[in-house]
Amino acid sequence: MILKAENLSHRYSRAWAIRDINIEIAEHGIVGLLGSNGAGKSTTMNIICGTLNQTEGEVFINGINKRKNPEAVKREIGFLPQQAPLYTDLTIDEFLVFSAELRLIDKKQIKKAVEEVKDKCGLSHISSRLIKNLSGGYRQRVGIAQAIIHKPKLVVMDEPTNGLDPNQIIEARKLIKEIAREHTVLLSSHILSEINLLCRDIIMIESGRIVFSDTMDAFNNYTKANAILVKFDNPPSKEALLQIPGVESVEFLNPSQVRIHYNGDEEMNARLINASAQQGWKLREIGQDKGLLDDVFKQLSSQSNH
Ligand SMILES: Nc1ncnc2c1ncn2[C@@H]1O[C@H](COP(=O)(O)OP(=O)(O)OP(=O)(O)O)[C@@H](O)[C@H]1O
Repeated sequence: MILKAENLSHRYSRAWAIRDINIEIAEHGIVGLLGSNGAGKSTTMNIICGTLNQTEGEVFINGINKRKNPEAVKREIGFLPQQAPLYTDLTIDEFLVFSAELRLIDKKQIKKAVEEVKDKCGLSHISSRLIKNLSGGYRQRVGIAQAIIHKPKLVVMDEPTNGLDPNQIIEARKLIKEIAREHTVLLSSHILSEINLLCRDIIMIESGRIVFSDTMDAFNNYTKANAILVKFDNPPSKEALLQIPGVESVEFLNPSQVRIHYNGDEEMNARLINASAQQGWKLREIGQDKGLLDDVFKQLSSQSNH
């Protein structure tokens, strides 16, 4: 177990920001921490990485208790906070040497570690540039480089693609996937599709509590909207649709568009297409109704208030 967080709670002055957070992460792959703004993602990550001390609970990294042995734990962790901690008046080379020294990498190994990490993060060709002259995407790469320079087991990234433009996001995702081949990655986002694209497991946090924690596949099954949106040029009656096996209810959104709730049967689309062809309903559009995902979110989020 690379990370184990037990009953973590944190209070800033009076209000509890997180409550009873339990997380277990086995080695390798990318785990996503999903939650809306203020849900408690940064607080959780700052505690895991040792930049904030929890009010209650324990964190173990690779079996080592953070409270009892913070230095040993920090050796196993790389952290990219929401605001990358960059000295912008330094060049990339200078900054990475400085980061390596902070991480107590052996003096003789520093040059090699810097070259390796620059190569991994696609920074070698611009290494003598001042950080302040870099684009957002390259700054983020430098942020990632400082997080992995000491080859930690766990790399924690707080909203790593936030604020990047679409091309930079694609590049950053590629780099994160590469990094996950050698390190376990925990990253946060408030965007579900981001987590869906990158992560093997998902932990959803709302109002400081975990409301869902499982594989991405399990999450997608859970949130699968068992409804289909269909458009007909020659729409059938409600009764005719209800006769199709598996259809549970039928909602006409307008005279030609229907939302069909069904029992989750995978053959449902095929059955609708066949019925339409046989009975001349002239099916024009058919697709899964994703609008219901919002309802699932509300349902998951409201659990955190109980
Ligand atoms: N230094 C602080 N002092 C007091 N309250 C804080 C502090 N930092 C965060 N909070 C509160 O704790 C709660 C959790 O905040 P946190 O930053 O962990 O959430 P988040 O999920 O990371 O959100 P965001 O994506 O907006 O950063 C929020 O209600 C926030 O207002």
